[in-house]
Amino acid sequence: MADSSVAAVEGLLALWHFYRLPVLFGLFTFFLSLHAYRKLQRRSKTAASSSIPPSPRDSSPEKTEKLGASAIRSKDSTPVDSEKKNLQPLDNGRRSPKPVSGPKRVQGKKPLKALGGRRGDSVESQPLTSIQPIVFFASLTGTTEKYAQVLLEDLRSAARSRSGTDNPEQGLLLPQIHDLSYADLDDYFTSAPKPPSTAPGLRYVYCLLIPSYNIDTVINTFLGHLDETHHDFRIDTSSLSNLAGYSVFGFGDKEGWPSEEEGFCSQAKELDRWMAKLTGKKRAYPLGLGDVKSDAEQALKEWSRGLQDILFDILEQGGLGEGVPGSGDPLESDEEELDDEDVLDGTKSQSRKRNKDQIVVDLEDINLVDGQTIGGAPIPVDFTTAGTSSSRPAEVSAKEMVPKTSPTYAALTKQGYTIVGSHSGVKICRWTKSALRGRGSCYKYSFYGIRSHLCMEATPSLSCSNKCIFCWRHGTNPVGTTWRWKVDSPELIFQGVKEGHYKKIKMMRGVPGVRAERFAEAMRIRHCALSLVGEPIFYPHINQFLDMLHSEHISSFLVCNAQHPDQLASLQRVTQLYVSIDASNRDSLRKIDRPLHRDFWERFQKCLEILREKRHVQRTVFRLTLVKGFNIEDEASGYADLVEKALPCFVEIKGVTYCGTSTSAGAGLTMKNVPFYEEVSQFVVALNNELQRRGLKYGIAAEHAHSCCVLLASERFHINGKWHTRIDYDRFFELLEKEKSDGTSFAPEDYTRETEDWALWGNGGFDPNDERVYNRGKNRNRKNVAEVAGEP
Ligand SMILES: Cc1cc2nc3c(=O)[nH]c(=O)nc-3n(C[C@H](O)[C@H](O)[C@H](O)COP(=O)(O)O)c2cc1C
Ligand code: SF4
Repeated sequence: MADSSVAAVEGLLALWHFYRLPVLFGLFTFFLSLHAYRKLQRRSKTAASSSIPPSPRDSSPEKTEKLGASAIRSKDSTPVDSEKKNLQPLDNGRRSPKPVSGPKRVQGKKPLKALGGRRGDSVESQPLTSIQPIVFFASLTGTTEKYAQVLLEDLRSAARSRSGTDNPEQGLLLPQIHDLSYADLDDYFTSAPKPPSTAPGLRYVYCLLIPSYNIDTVINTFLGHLDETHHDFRIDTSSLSNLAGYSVFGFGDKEGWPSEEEGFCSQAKELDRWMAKLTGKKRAYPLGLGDVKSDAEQALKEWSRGLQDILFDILEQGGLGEGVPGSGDPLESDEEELDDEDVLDGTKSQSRKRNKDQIVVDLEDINLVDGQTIGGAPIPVDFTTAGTSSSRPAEVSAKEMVPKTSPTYAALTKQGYTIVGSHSGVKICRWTKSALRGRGSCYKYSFYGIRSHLCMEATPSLSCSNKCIFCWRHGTNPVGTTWRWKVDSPELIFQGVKEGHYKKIKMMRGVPGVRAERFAEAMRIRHCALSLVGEPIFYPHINQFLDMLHSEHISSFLVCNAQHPDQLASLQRVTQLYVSIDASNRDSLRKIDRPLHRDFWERFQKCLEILREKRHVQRTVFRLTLVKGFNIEDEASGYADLVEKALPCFVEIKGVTYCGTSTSAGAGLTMKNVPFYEEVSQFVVALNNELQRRGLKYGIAAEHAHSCCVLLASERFHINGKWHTRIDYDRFFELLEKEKSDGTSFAPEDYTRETEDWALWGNGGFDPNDERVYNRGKNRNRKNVAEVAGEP
């Protein structure tokens, strides 16, 4: 037993001696690898958990080198000395966020996801107290650089003159400037610079000026960097969202690149899109474009002025404030469709759902909903009764027509209306948005020269005495035959609608495709369409309200429903006076308009007589809305009777707009009732033939196929063999002022202008200077649906 144990031990020893070297070597290698692995793990953990951003202040110079071999100029060739070093002294003693010693190269290193541009970062949680504009430019032959200096000067004077504060930590700070050929893109365009700890409320606004080149330049490197940053999975897709905002201005040459489709300012457009994505939709001011051979200086000046206003708005509101969705997401494209609800009220799905839920709310119902009995209300005053003083309702202390707590208020505001006072409203129309984006105005531009981005759509009375089946206001407006509500002063309404309109225009500034020059123009209202919802002449002080519009040279288009003859008779001069003609006979009118007045047909007839009397003083218009199955078939002759009776200056014929509300559905209206443009055209030809057969001097003057609308005009406006359906607005105000001062009356023929060729019947009516966008395959043989039409 003892011998066998000894033998076993000896055997083991022999084995050890034989294998010890490989075993020891194996163990040594294993522990060495384990040690190395642990060390590596510790290092990577430290890097991943770091919350220190690539602060421009901390960046070490060795991190960067010269910006690519493609950088066009050497550092020394830039005339902006301080920018060569990227070191910009500020008057308030602060320095540029990034002191670097020389040109840099973007090395492709990216901070880890945790490092840059997180939303909800502490930067955003600090209230904004000051704005630091940073002008970035790229320039190969010096033009853009020259303009960048002009902008810098502009911003400097704005900071000095308008900031209104002695505190260097508050207000608009003096701008910095950086040449993109030398700036460290990682510091400014991978994540946004963080404010210094001494001024946590400071935010940066990037003002980017670039030319466009269809050859490979430093601009491609820059755009490539933005592309990479956006697509780098380690970096937040909106890594520049800590900026207070950005705006881009592009320089190009229209001689070589005449249109945007042919590449005019193409790189500025691309930059604008990348910045929208990287900042999370913080376009502070629309993209501006300038042609270096013509309007660059003027366009930049206007853009700079608009941008400065927005900078002060941001300071006042502590941020960009109410803006609109529409930029930044991958769906963004110049082709996208943004309708009213999408842009101004929230998401499409919400608006779709709302449409389904619309209900008719009568004023009577509202009183009950509010728990107030009608019996307690003041005695209703029927101001439509002949001889009623317009001031009477104001003397009665009455309820509000649309109280803030009412369901009507909620429904209308949800649909995008701004309610002014207690009975007026304003809403930005679909065409205004389209025109802001250079995509064409409504038919009133083709027929009468109204550019939609200069037009305000408003009403001083949300209440109406009809419940038309096609009313695309979703049936939420109040109805009533009498005015029995509190009356707001015209001053209050005028100020309120203007403010509401401008506020909504401002909300459009971040929408992709909005043109800076059109945006600037839109901040001065030139036209008012009193046709939004309700009945404008229901408002007892309509004449004073019109005076206010005209005193500011805002033209007035007023649409009434032919139910208030006394008010129509006492209505003073408007630029163009409409009467809605929704049917040619009593029966159809009852079915379509569903009037509340029992004597609706008599009222209607009386209004036609009044219109006839006014036709040599005012531009009078019949507006026909065609509804298949209701008021087209065999009615041409009936409409001819009405034209013969009132002899309006113009007859506008339009296919009904389908809006799919419960109001219209309840009345049996479906898409089948919406006529095709061809059907509208056939009807117009039939009506025109009937008028000619009767010897009435009318002709088909113009069309706007895009909104299924055709214009018949009296031959009074066929001058020297040419149609003159447009309006000379300046002349109108001249004549109006003369009439006011010395009583000289004037006629509609005195303020006409020739119709543009492209608007004439047979030419389609689309301004060739605008960009035509077809929606979802719709073409000339189109129908009107609310999404693509939208004009009142
Ligand atoms: C080679 C070359 C290509 C150009 N390509 C475009 C272009 O695609 N689109 C455009 O609008 N302008 C184009 N331009 C015009 C320039 O954008 C314009 O001259 C601009 O003012 C140059 O600005 P800069 O002097 O700051 O470099 C081009 C000019 C050159 C010389
Ligand atoms: S649709 Fe009406 S409100 Fe809109 S721009 Fe045209 S005229 Fe003005």
